[in-house]
Amino acid sequence: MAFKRGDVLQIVNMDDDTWWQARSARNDSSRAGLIPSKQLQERRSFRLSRKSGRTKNASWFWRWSTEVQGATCPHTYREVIPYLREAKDKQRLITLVGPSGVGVNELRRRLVISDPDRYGVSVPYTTREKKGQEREGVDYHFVSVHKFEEDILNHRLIEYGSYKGHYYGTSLDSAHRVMVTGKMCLMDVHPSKIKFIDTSKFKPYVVFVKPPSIEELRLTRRRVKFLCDKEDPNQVHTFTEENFQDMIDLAETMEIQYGHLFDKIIVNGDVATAFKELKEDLEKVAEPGIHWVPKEWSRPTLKKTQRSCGHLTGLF
Ligand SMILES: Nc1ncnc2c1ncn2[C@@H]1O[C@H](COP(=O)(O)OP(=O)(O)OP(=O)(O)O)[C@@H](O)[C@H]1O
Repeated sequence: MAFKRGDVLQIVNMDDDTWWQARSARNDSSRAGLIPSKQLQERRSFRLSRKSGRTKNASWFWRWSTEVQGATCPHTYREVIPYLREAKDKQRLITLVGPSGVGVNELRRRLVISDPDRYGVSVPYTTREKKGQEREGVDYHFVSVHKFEEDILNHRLIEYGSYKGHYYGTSLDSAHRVMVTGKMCLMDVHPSKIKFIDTSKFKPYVVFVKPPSIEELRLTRRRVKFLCDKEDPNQVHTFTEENFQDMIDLAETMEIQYGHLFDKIIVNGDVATAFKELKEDLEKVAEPGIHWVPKEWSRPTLKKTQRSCGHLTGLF
């Protein structure tokens, strides 16, 4: 059966090691078809021949989580469960990832400007001095070296580093602070850090911002200037051919390594089109209703869903 990234499949039979029987979880009346088993996908992609230890004949929901056509991508599934998001529930943590320069900040900025009541950003921490117009809690949380190092030791920082003798970092607290206001927190991290927020508390919705083809990069970024040093507004450059190629190569590597964690891919060619697509997608994520989330996230959530979605009970 044909399917694509993000589709939720109900696995109805896993007897065969290479082909499973599945049907669309969104359409109760759909007929079952064959899909490559996880093992087959892994063999195809990694030339491995691991056998699954999973009980056969069980009924599972899986989500196809990398691009079907991407010849270099390892094709994997992630086991998912339905989570019923109610209107009173906190919004999910919107995690934007992508290679440097692809436009993550630009899209994030546009979202906040377009609807400041809905979108907020996690404010980074730094140990450097406050400059001119900067405001505590808006541009940065300005903290002492002692406090920053304490946060490192207490695993409160998802990502941190030092630059020109000062620490900079993103903390779980600052994401949480935005989330309790009822806003969608937009956070920008390296995909290797998703594992630190991949929990039922944050319920990350991961958007991968992908560069378009090199031809489209040349067209759309021809006159674009970008800051190479975010701490120095004088360090402005234009994109080079090498920057474009690096962006494409890095995006490819990210997709291979972390593609199974991405909920949505936005190709940032024309910025207005990418922004519109992202905004429409996030509006759906914000709405109450069923979201398919990784099984590992929470058992209690599953119970809540089972109570409200009778037609889904009994499948687990
Ligand atoms: N689709 C687009 N078309 C033209 N210019 C764009 C597009 N997307 C972003 N830009 C511009 O490209 C530059 C780099 O974008 P941005 O700062 O958002 O990158 P980034 O992904 O956040 O990179 P970094 O992680 O290094 O900060 C900015 O000047 C931005 O306005």
